[in-house]
Amino acid sequence: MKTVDTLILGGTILCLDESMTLIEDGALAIKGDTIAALGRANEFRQKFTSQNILDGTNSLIMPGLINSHTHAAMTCFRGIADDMHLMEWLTKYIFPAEARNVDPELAYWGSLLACAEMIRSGTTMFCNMYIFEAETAQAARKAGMRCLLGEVLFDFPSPNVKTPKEGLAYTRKLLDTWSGDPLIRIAVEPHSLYTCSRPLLVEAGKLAEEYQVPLALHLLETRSEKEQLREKLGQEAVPYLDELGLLNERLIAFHCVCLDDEEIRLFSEKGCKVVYNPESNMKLASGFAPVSRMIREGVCVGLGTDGCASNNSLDMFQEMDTAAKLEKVRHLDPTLMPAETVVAMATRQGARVLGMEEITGVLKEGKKADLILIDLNRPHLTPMYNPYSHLVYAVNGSDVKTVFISGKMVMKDRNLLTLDEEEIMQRVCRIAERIRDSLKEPS
Ligand SMILES: CSC[C@H]1O[C@@H](n2cnc3c(O)ncnc32)[C@H](O)[C@@H]1O
Ligand SMILES: [Zn+2]
Repeated sequence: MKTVDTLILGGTILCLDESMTLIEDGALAIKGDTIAALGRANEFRQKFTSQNILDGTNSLIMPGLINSHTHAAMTCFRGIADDMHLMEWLTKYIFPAEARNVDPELAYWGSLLACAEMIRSGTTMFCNMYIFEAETAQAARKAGMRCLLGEVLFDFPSPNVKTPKEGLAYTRKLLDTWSGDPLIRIAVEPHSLYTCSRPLLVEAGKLAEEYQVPLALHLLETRSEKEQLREKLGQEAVPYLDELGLLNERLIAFHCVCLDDEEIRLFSEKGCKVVYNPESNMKLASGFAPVSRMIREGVCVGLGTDGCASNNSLDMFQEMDTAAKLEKVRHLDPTLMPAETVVAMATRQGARVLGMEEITGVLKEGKKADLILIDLNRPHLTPMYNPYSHLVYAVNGSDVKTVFISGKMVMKDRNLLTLDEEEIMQRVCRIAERIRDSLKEPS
């Protein structure tokens, strides 16, 4: 008998590997932070023993979900400004509210609140862009979440840094501080082509190259952004990125609603990654990203919620449901974005987008033990014919029972083990009081 740290016995295991392996009455053994073995429960009962045996019967066991684009601390701004166009939303409401209120305290507690919401709904890794990212890194570490994050870079001052040079120096410090961390990785994150000048983008590209890390930015989120950029740059956005040397396998582009066929071809050829954010694109009426075309052309596409002020939820199950349905209705073709493809976007493909495919995104021997158990003993999940159908069209975040990240249990039977939710909610409510007061001040 081999002793392992955790042994899960029973349940349906979805590996989400390339062959979409499915194990009925499955078993999974965890040693340290790693998946030691996967197999059948009746065999594992004879082979393995553990102090920590979990009953997986009547559960779906799958890789933790990967939210490939969010702004975690924006939980503090949920519902502050809804029902308007992107540029009006950003420039009249969000940027001013951020300028008055974002500080290390908001970044830390808002990020912790996001971590609580994400773990509760089965997310084990997220890709973040915001202000005071050293605080988000500490929050993710406290929660025990896996994360790729970067300080947002703008031409103009943010509440954290006064100049692009300071932003780049802050990013370099993050890169040095978190180098080799088992959970937290750092990316270089210029906000967008409409808020970052050519020299800032070039320097950002050099930094990403020097540290061999991803470079992430918002790209072509709306048609008006595309037109505005054409005017400002005197050329289309994607050839401009190419000219700057940024079109490569390290590029992660959020949204990409307005990529045309030639740009999709270039993205595919150069190995650039895309994150699809259907709920945010719907709420801000940004448009329909050409998601099935991108996938067909071989672009690696992950899925993200975007921040809490443009969605307004971090539940990736809700996002998967929307991702599947929006493309169908847009093209009047129900065969587009089948459930298996959407679940892969939220797991294996998300890991590829974030450069984490060696580590996470699938259940396989040797990968880190980032996994979730979903409780099937629920009226809306009974009976189950097809687990992928359930995951996309029937499961919601609150059906997630237990969560492991890097071998550590962070939620058991819906109890968070790393976070004090009551304290986090109280702290964020106190921050919201000052945000409310700031809205009354004249601009
Ligand atoms: C300072 S970090 C990120 C920056 O981006 C703003 N933001 C949030 N959602 C979006 C979006 O959909 N498109 C562009 N910018 C967005 C956020 O408020 C922060 O200022
Ligand atoms: Zn965003």
